[in-house]
Amino acid sequence: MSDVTVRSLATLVGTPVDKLLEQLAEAGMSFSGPDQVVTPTEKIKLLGFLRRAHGRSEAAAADAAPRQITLKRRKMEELTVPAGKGKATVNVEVRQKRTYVKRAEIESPQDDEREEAQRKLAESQARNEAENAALEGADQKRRDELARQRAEEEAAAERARQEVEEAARRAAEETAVASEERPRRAHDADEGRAPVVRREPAPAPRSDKAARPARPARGGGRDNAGGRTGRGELHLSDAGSARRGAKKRPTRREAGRGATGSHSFSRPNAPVVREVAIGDSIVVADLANKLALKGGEVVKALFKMGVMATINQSIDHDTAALVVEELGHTAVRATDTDAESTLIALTGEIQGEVEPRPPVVTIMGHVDHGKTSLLDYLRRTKVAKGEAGGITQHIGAYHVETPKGVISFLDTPGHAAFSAMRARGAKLTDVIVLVVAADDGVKPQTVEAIQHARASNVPLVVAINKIDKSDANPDRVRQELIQHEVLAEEFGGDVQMVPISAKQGTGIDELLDAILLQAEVLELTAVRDARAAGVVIESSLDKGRGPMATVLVQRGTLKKGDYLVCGTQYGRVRALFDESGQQVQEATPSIPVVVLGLSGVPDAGDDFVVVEDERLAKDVAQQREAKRRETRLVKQAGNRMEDVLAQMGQTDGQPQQLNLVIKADVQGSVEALRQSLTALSNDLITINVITSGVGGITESDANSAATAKATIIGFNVRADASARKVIEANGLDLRYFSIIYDVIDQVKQVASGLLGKEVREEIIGVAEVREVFRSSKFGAVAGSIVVEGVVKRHKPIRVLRDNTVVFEGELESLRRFKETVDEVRAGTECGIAVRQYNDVQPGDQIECFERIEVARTL
Ligand SMILES: Nc1nc2c(ncn2[C@@H]2O[C@H](COP(=O)(O)OP(=O)(O)OP(=O)(O)O)[C@@H](O)[C@H]2O)c(=O)[nH]1
Repeated sequence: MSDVTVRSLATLVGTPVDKLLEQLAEAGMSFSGPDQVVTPTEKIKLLGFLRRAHGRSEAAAADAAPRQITLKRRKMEELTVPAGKGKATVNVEVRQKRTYVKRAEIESPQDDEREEAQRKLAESQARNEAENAALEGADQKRRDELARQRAEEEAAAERARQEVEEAARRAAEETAVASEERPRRAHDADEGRAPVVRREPAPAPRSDKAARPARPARGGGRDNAGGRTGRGELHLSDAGSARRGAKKRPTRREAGRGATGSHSFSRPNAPVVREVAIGDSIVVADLANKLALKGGEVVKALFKMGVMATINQSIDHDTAALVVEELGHTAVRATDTDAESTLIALTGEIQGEVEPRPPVVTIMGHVDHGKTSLLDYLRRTKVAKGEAGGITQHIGAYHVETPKGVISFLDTPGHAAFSAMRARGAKLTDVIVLVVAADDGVKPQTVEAIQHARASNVPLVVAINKIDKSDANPDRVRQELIQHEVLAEEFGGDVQMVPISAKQGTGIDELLDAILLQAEVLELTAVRDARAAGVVIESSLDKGRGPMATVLVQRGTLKKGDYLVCGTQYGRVRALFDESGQQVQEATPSIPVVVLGLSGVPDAGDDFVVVEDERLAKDVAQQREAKRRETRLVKQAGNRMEDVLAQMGQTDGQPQQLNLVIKADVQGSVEALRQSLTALSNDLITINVITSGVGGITESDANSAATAKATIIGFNVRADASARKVIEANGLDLRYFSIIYDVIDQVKQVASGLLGKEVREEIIGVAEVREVFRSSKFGAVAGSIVVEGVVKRHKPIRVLRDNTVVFEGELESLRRFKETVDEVRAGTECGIAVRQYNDVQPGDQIECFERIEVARTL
């Protein structure tokens, strides 16, 4: 494209050059002469000037500019083109082509200008929109505020009116919904406005949309509500209809929220009220678990109620129920353990054909009147001999077979065993054989036996023993018995009296006949073909066989392979042995049998019952064990010396009582302890010695302690087995000492409220000395069997003889089959050598203990 000069431009537009130069000058462009080149921009500028001069807009001129330039620049040219065989010359009008590259170059400054202008325009628009939105938001807020105030006024008026109209409850609900929605609507409106402000260049429609959620609060809301009135009315009560028009009804969405979502939105969650099942007692940690609380919180709550308990302590039902209520939950009494009730349901009703069963007999009588001799005679002569390798030990019961029938004897002569059985409600015995020595007559224990028989409604058969003796006088016995209302048949009574000699065997068959006759009168029967149930007579831990229990089957048939629950133990019958040590496959009613296969050693007097599956057996046993443990813990609580102190100050200024039972090895110690301990009484605590004496701790000592909730102090003496049972059953606090100063110090510290560390002795095992060997290295070595716990090497020990400490020292050597071992567990034999002590004797007990430091707690 050729350059356009002022002259050529003047020619093109038909304007004299001078005029054009003038016009260019007027348009702000000075040209030195007519031959100066005019750029397209300058031409556009000139055109704009000329247009303005003619009253036309610059924009229109700008729009037209490219067209004008293109269209007006044309020229006629001649072109030679092929035509047939020759060539032809044609005239063509050539429009001068605008080079768009060039045009872009021209336009680029103009584009920049336009973009700048557009940017400013957009900014201005955005500012306007933001301002509008802000204004709209402010307006909206104002409108919402007004709407809220109006709604409040309306609601207040509504409430007042509805109170008058006695539609209080429904009105209150609606008002609550309305008042809950208001803050939410305001919140919605705020949220709607906020994004507009933040998104500055947001387009206008969006700001409208954002503002929309607030609309229902204005007149539009009423329109909406009006549109939905038909649907809404279906759910309106009369009271609701009466209010129509007076108040904006919530939109469907709002109503939905009001009905369901309002709680989670405007109110805190309602506290969860848990229903907690509590049995007779519960451990604090378990209770916390049930309440979904931390143990510490429950301990704290208990503390506030004045109950001091640690997390592992058991609290009784009433205390637990109180703390549960205190914590805002509900306590219910736990129905008896599930597994136990399942067991009762399963075993409660034994159906089947009843058949006669042998009688179970207990032999009673005064000391030395011949009970053991009678049992021995029967065993020797009437019980089949055991095979080698069978169980040869005493099993507590046996049965004898006579031509006229079978009789089972409980081989536990003595009143204690009988009363223990009776105390457990176990009616084991069908007949009591009362042995009275013909040379000695009726004695106190004879009378006691009569009373037992009467109390438990068990018939008597009297065996008048020792008739072989020259001074025997059976008639005197009969006479004396009349005084106790035991009338012989010979005298018209109903009691059979058989003269016997246990030593010579005289009259034994007659005695057995008499027992069977008595049994016939009793018409003893039991179901035979059923799952077995019965009672444990005796139990022990055999080192080879594990726990062994002699049980008496009372109904059903106990078979090898049966699953059974036995007190707190369970298991599967691995083997059954009869009293002669022979394996048997089953045991029928009234037959005693030794059971192997239990998980542990049950207590004498425990019931056993056969169940179908092991799972149930295990569950029941475990639940019973847990219950027993809890009961023991509850009993223990409050019995310890420290607990007595903890209760101090809770008895309205009355001094607290600390009761003690003191037993010591010698009278001197008893007196010393009694005097020094009672002297420790002060204003806060009175120390009473309930019982004291020389010798081991007996059952009667333990019973006294249980009655008085006393702490038992054993000074160089120990509790015997029956005392330990009472102590354990009652959770009594039993403490052994060997230094008088320690006793006084401990009681003094407790009494004066001193806390701190306390060194306690814990007996970890007891071994019984069977034989004593001599060793060149160790001197006397006690061949012993560990009967309880575990005996450990290098631990302190005490040697006890008749439950009295005879030596205290250290266990020097502990061996099993010539091998030195570190410890020996219960039921295992071992050799024990005690450092610097060679006087050990068979029958002694070696008690192994540990000294542990425990923190005193209140
Ligand atoms: N002559 C004679 N002596 C007998 C007879 N029965 C028992 N004895 C003796 O009486 C003493 C006591 O007999 P036990 O069988 O131990 O009496 P117990 O009633 O079992 O005595 P405790 O177990 O202490 O209650 C023993 O010395 C027996 O030998 C008998 O029929 N005739």
